[in-house]
Amino acid sequence: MSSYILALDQGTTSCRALIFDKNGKILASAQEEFPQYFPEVGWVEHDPLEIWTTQERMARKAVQDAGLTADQIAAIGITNQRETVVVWDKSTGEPVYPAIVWQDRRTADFCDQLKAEGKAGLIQQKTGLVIDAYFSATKVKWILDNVPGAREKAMAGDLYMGTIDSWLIWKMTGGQKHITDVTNASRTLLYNLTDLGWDADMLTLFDIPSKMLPQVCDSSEVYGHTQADFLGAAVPIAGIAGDQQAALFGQMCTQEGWVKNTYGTGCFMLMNIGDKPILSKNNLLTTIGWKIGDEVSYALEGSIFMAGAIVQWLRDQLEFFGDAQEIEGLASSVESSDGVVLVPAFVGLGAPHWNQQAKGQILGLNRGSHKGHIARAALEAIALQTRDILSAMEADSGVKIKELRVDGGASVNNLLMQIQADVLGVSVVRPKMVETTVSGAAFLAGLAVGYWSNTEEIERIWEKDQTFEANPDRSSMEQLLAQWDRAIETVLFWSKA
Ligand SMILES: Nc1ncnc2c1ncn2[C@@H]1O[C@H](COP(=O)(O)OP(=O)(O)O)[C@@H](O)[C@H]1O
Ligand SMILES: O=P(O)(O)OC[C@H](O)CO
Repeated sequence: MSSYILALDQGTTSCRALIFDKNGKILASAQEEFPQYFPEVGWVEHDPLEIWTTQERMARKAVQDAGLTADQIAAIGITNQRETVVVWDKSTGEPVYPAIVWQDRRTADFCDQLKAEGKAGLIQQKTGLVIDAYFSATKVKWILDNVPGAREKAMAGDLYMGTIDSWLIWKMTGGQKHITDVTNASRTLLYNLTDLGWDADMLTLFDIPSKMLPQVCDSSEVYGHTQADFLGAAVPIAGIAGDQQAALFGQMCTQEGWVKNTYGTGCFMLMNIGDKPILSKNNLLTTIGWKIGDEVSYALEGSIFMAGAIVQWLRDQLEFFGDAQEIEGLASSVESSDGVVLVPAFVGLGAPHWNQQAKGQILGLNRGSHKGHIARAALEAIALQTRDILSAMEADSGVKIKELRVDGGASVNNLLMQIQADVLGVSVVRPKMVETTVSGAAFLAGLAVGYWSNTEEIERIWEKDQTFEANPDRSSMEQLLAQWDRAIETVLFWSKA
């Protein structure tokens, strides 16, 4: 009887489940969006129980659609939106507050206070991260400080905290396992990047009781089994990675200096930097790519908060088109953006600027500017933000890259990929399988149970779809790059008001 891998991808906007065979081919896939809650300006919340029931339904649907039974699933891999955090009562299983999502800015003032107190150096040295509301620690602190009785319960050891992987595994195992993996732990601001353990100084700084923390595991090992009622029989859970690290693995960027960029809601570029962390001098993050056995691979990361989300904004708020894919035709209707620059700082600016107060701007409009120019400027903004990250990454690592591997929902846009190659002056390579996040989770799980024997076997599965070569004439790019740099300066200046 053939066996398969089930991979779960709990993303920011949807829950997905995919079944993979040994050749990395997808047998079935199920996906459903779940509600987003915006209770106040800058706040973003999810209902952890809605996430759980949606994810459970998708897992069952994928197995059913593939015509499989639970005993044909060799292992389950999990990948998840990162930083988003849940605090729950370990006796009742009830979350004490909604999940606070990575995009949520409610703790921005507290972060500014930490910066003013000069804590940035210590935090970077310990965790590889910058001080920003993006990461989990300040969100957990906020829950403990604001939910009546929560801090007392946490001190008494009655509450658990966890990123979404922890929450799902706790549910899937019927409350037996409270775990996470190194990649998710490395996004909390609480995990020591070199000691590979929860950091006592960070726990004190953020006032978080250690009793709440999950046990940190490798990215590929058998952690435990699902309860039988999840799929009909107990199935090993054997892979966990935050979604961007899973994509780095799914893209098989297993060699030092290899880089991938995922174009989803945001854009996340990661470079494999080998077995030692490099602390960025250019405001990038250092994070754990994965840990398999005793081997740890570190990564430099640049996080862009608005990428595909700009396309959604043009679709939903400005009603430029009805479907995201129509942006390609609209942006191709003009030769250039004709001086129009869109800086999508709708939720502040992420790497390398990390400005929490920045607001979006459209600059350089003239009497002839129309939707086509703005649509093209939107695609250019995705590519130009990526260029700022790559420049910082090359400076930090000393590696000059020749090739960028791409994936994610917006990477299907050929015009965007061509603009990206032109802006960076490097080849942009899109694999046949752009579902690299979820395949990364499948690979990690499959390796743990011997479904695939080693990464070389998986590398043979990775297949190129298309390469976008950069226009060798850089002159037309120079103007665009200079305009962008001036636009960023303007946005940063405006944020001081
Ligand atoms: N053809 C396209 N061109 C540009 N952007 C697109 C296109 N298709 C989808 N998108 C954008 O890609 C994003 C969805 O990609 P996905 O990888 O599913 O994101 P996430 O995992 O962050 O939810 C959306 O923000 C959408 O606007
Ligand atoms: O769910 P995505 O694909 O938007 O990814 C979110 C990131 O993990 C945030 O760090």
